[in-house]
Amino acid sequence: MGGQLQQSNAAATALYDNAGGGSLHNAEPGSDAGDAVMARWLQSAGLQHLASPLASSGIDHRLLPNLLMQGYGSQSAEEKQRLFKLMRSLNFNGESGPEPFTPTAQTLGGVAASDGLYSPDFRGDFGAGLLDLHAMDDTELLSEHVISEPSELSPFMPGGSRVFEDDFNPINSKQEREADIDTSISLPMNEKENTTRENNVAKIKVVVRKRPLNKKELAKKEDDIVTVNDNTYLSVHEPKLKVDLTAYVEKHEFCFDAVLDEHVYHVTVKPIIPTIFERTKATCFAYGQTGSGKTYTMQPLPLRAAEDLVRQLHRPVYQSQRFKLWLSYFEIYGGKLFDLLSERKKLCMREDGRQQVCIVGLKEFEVSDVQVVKEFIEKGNAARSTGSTGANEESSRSHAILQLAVKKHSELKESKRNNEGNEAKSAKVVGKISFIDLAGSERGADTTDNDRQTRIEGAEINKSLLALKECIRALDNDQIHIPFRGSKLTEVLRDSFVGNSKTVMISCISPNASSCEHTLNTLRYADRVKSLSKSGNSRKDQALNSVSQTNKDVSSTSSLPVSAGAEDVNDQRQEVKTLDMGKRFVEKENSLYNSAADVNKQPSSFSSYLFNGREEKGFASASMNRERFEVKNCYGDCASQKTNSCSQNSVDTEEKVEKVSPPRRKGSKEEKSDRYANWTKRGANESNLSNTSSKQPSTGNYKTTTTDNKQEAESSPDGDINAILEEEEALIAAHRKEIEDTMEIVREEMKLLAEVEQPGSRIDNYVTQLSFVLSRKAASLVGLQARLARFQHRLKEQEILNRKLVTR
Ligand SMILES: Nc1ncnc2c1ncn2[C@@H]1O[C@H](COP(=O)(O)OP(=O)(O)OP(=O)(O)O)[C@@H](O)[C@H]1O
Repeated sequence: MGGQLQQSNAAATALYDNAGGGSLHNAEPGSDAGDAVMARWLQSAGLQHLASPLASSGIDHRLLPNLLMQGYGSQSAEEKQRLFKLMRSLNFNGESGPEPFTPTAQTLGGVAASDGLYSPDFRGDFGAGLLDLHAMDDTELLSEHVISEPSELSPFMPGGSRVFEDDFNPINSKQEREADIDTSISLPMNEKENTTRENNVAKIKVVVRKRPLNKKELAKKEDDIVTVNDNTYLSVHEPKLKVDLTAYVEKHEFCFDAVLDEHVYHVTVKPIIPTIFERTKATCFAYGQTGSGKTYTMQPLPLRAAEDLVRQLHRPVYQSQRFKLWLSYFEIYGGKLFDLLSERKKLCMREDGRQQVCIVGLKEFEVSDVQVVKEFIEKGNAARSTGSTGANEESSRSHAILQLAVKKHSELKESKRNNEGNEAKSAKVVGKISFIDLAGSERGADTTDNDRQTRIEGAEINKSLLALKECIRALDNDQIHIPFRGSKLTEVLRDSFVGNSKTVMISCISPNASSCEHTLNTLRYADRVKSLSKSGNSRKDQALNSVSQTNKDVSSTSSLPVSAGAEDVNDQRQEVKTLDMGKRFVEKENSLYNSAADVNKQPSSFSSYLFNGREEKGFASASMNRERFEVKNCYGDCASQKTNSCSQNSVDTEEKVEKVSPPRRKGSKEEKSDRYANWTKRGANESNLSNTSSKQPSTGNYKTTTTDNKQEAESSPDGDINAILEEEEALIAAHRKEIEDTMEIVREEMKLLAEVEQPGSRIDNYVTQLSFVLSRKAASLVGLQARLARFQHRLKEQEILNRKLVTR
């Protein structure tokens, strides 16, 4: 079909160039020639009356899509449908299969059918005016309700019309692509450049790789329906049938960070390597249907990365710090973990007290030689769960995760070198990169004709892919609840998604016509991830950069890129930022509430609560102050770097508070202060006590972990009132946030309902997504309730305190 498409394109271009004796090509926008052709098109669709709005407004045919918009042009559903069809046929007619669709012979005559057909601007506008890719959502991943659309060019895609100029000029595009890629290859890896690169490496990068037609597909004379337009754009030409069985081709266009053929490593992973030494936890995963080339694409990457990492490790600056490279390789199969380098030993996943995921029993190997890395990878690959599918004889049935971690070893631990496992555990992780070869994305959808085992695999794969997207979405939205627990895969990847993280998604696609639906699903999933990555990252990156800048400043005093305790620093920030409000959050909140009255006796529960970073955004700055204080207390004996980093964490969180809680009206604090003062007085009066001016320290002060000064501040009524005021603000901010979250959740629920009511929708997708949505809803509510209860308790406590004060 590629050749056929090119031919028809050339023919159409010729027609376009010569059409109408002067043609649209030469006609000025809005010229008589253009209007006449436009009118003929509209007439052909029985929409001649719509020609006048265009003509009278003096706009040209390129604004045809505007007729579809509400309140302008076509009004009835039938008219809209006709207009839509007309646009579609104009847009794709020249690319149709054996029986090109001709709108209506009676009116178009011999020439009009192709008039302006390939005007770059014209087609670009069609795409841009009609679709919002951001409206697409989770269900597209596995089951798609194909809606006839003229184009999927994102309205946010820059220079959409440019695509068509190179569209069928693969040689030029290819040369351009090679040139682009070569530039990146030649970049040297020196220190200065590393820093620049680190700043330039996007937090989420989405690239596509199209594999060539394979022997089977060539033997079946399958068409290659995917054209790569330059190194970022690609088009999928979907063969379709109209209801009257006329064949036509629908063209879908996408734009990604890169569309690759070769040089995958140089574009995706290589730029991340220097950042691994700067505390980055990176994830690179391949996504796509079975047989689309995920394993083929992923397999060389770890080895190349290891090569570069080992090279870096030989640099004196890292050698002097005893940095070493460690490798592990495991798979997730049917929701269970297996060590691929240890006779497929079953592994357990546990979370430690700081919500760090540990894979108990996973073997890690120190590697300093690339040849050894190669052997480990081969050994692991041989142990993977594979099976045969229609599309791939050696199909991966599991998610395989290969991790390369750079760790810093302390000299003290040298004595334990003989014990491999201990050494790996005792060393601090500086940064790591995880390579994930995901199981085929469509397996979950093909449940009907598979056996029970394959169906179970499919359900698990589905769950993990949805969970993966949910996590990316939640992270991107700065959501309080990141649903890491949605699947084993996301649980395992938890630390790769928080803090200084980088994610590369390689979407692998098959080029053959019979894979079209899966290819579109893959590209839509990728597009969704890409669009997610655009919204909030610059903001978050700024925050992260400021933290990393602080860390850099501190570490620069010792002139080392990463100083001892890098992991700790990272972890602390992660914990403040990772705000999982799942089951244990509720438990913790409840236990906090239950024990709040007795915190004198259990100061640690409060401080660990604060330190664990379980607080959501919106927590009062009073709490922040306490948090900062507690953090400093906990790490009172830490190096100054740690303390600095800790306070930076608090600043980080504080910024978030301001974001969810808009600035309060000036003076409101004073007003409220009066309110509370009155309220405490009233409390005192109610107890029939006259002396309300006493400011003696209270014995009932609940903060025993604080300093004397703080105790004084907290125990004085003014200090208490200020603290309560701040908590009140935080409560209101949290309430506001909860409403925002609920609104977003309700929107998602409505969308889910609309989707499940479509004919042919997949109930299993609906169930999985609804379950996610409901747990988010519940977590959000419970969080607010706990905060409210805490605040009520605080008020009560304050009242008692004041009564005690006045009795003295
Ligand atoms: N870019 C490519 N160039 C040449 N051959 C390729 C390319 N990509 C994949 N192949 C070939 O296609 C076949 C399927 O590839 P691969 O096993 O990587 O698919 P997969 O997506 O991992 O499938 P599954 O999900 O079933 O494991 C293999 O024989 C592989 O060699």
